[in-house]
Amino acid sequence: MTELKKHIEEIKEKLHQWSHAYYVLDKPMVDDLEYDSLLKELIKIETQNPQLITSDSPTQKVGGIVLDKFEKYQHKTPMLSLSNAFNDEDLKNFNDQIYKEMENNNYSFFVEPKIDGLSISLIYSNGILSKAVTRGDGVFGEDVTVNVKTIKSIPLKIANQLDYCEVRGEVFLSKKEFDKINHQRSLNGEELFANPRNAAAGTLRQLDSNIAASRNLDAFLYYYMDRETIATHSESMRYLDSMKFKINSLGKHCTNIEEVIEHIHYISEQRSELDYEIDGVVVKVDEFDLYEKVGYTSKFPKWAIAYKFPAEIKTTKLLNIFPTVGRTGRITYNAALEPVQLAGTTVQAATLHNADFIIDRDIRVGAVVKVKKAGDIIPEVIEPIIDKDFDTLEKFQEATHCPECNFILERFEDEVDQYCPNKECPRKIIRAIEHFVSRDAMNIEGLSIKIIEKLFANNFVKEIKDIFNLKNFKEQLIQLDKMGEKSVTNLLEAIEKSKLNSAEKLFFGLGIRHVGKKTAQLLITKYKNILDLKDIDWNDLEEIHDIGPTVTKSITKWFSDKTNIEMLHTLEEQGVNLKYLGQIGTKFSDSITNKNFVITGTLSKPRNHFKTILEEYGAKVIDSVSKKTDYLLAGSEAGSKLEKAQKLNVTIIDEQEFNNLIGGKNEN
Ligand SMILES: NC(=O)c1ccc[n+]([C@@H]2O[C@H](COP(=O)([O-])OP(=O)(O)OC[C@H]3O[C@@H](n4cnc5c(N)ncnc54)[C@H](O)[C@@H]3O)[C@@H](O)[C@H]2O)c1
Ligand SMILES: [Zn+2]
Repeated sequence: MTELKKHIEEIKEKLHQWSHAYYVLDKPMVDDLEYDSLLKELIKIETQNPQLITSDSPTQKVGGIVLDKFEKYQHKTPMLSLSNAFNDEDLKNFNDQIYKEMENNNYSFFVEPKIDGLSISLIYSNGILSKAVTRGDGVFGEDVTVNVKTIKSIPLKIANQLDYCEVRGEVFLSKKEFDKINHQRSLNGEELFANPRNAAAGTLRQLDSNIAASRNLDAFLYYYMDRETIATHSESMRYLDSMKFKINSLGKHCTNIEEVIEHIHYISEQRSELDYEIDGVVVKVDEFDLYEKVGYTSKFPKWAIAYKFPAEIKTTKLLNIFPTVGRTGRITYNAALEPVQLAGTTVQAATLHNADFIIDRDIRVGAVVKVKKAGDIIPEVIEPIIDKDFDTLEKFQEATHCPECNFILERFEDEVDQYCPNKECPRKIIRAIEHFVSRDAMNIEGLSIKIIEKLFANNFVKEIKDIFNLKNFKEQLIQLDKMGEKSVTNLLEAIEKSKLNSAEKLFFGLGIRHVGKKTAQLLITKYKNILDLKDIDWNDLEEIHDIGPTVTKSITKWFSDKTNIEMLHTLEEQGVNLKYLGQIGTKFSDSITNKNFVITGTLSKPRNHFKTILEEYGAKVIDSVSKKTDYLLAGSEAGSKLEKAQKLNVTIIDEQEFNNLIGGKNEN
């Protein structure tokens, strides 16, 4: 592989991982700006090297994914994303492009807020709401009708009596609802939603529609898909309004790009006053008959663009700086702030990362500081304002002792972070257990951080192995404040079930430094038993790429600690499985690993060839098509399996698409 190709692969891998966290887990790993700028870099490289574009590139397809939890539904017209503009120049370029396509046609624009929610397609048959579907990957969406029916502002019946009437828009949560949900989640010790969009997505994709109903989702509609009977977007908005759909009142028809820019300024001035979050402004060509002329890419229409607001920055007073300790013992410094309205929510805490970050910027308690939030995860303190009082404030001193156990903090060579080295540090143990039971690790439902703290404080769980002894204390647990019989029974069942996990989940859950989910999968597939990793010759490992000396050193160190080996033996005695149970291959891809494939029809090579490749990626190849099938790889003369897959809305791919899916790695 050439250097450039490798670089592209690395970028794609990162973007795939971030998209997965964002769209599937509703839990972004980085803020939107970071995602967007890496995507921009990829676009730039691909534009200069079009021969390196693969169809699995994040530049080529709409970002979402379809979860198995819901019925798949194929959109009649794909639901696309929007290309982005970040400044006036981008908007003018957008206009120039359209102007070129238009020849002598007159055109105008419609400008409306970009609602920070997730798109929804509503299908009415003879006036009755019959289906509500998420965007998904743009081609297939998830049928979330039951949840959408709980949204009060979406009419279940409309006056339009067509047998097929499709309306699209955005499901969102008001700022107030969003704050309320996060407040409740923080009380429950659950992780907070990063922004209203993730919260809305997480709510709409709940299997329990009572949860959706309790959360007061709302919806603005902004596309009427029947473009035969109505001529312009502005007219369609009036029509939707007359059908009693909720239409955004800031939408405006603009005759030229200057007017567009002016209205964007107006909307951005209104932003903080709105009771819902917007992350930009959408500009659409108003005349429907020009849409086909201007055209589409596979990812977005060329007749519309999303102008994204820059990150919002505010100033507020820094009330306090306090360190906290995480699962690995790493110390993070946090800021307590005077509450300030920022990007739609009230912010009173922000991250300061590590001591060096604070010292480099000379951030001091009592100072007025700039705070940034880019529609993103945790707000960040940027720098202090040097005003007349600044000099009177005390300089920051880094912590010398762990805030939880008072041990003297340490630093690893070449690392900026400080660590608490105490193996018995209570906060480290609690966080380690939180990681151990998390979804990608042992996946034990019912052990929220609040419950773990409670079990820890009452001496039920002092280390990992204690989790598997909880069944001996059922009565005592039921008596514990607020636990109750049902939740204890469920918890104990979840614990028993987790013992049967394939070992890569346990291995990841152990929280060994530098051992992520992917590394855990690769190693366990190869070595089959966690205990065998103790004696391997790491020089053998070169063939598994991505596992370098840092990782192997860290694993060796972990196994050299006798107490860790003893713990593994105890877990085994308790019935926890330490072995690989199959399915995960030596390669990893978000779109293939753990997916179910069926192969049918005549292909250019025997079926086994494709099967072997898929199994290397840890996909399962099965014989018959069912609802659980993720992909049907269909060659020519495919018969009943193809029909069944079509009926069940299974994604059907041909050999070309298969090659794209594995990133062109099958070219030989
Ligand atoms: N932080 C991360 O890790 C991460 C990962 C992936 C994507 N993202 C973010 O997600 C965004 C990309 O997501 P996307 O593909 O959904 O595109 P997008 O959000 O940039 O724009 C398209 C969407 O805008 C919505 N929309 C809101 N108001 C609208 C209106 N009035 N008219 C038309 N559409 C309207 C629609 O749902 C549409 O699908 C980027 O901003 C990116 O930063 C972030
Ligand atoms: Zn400590």
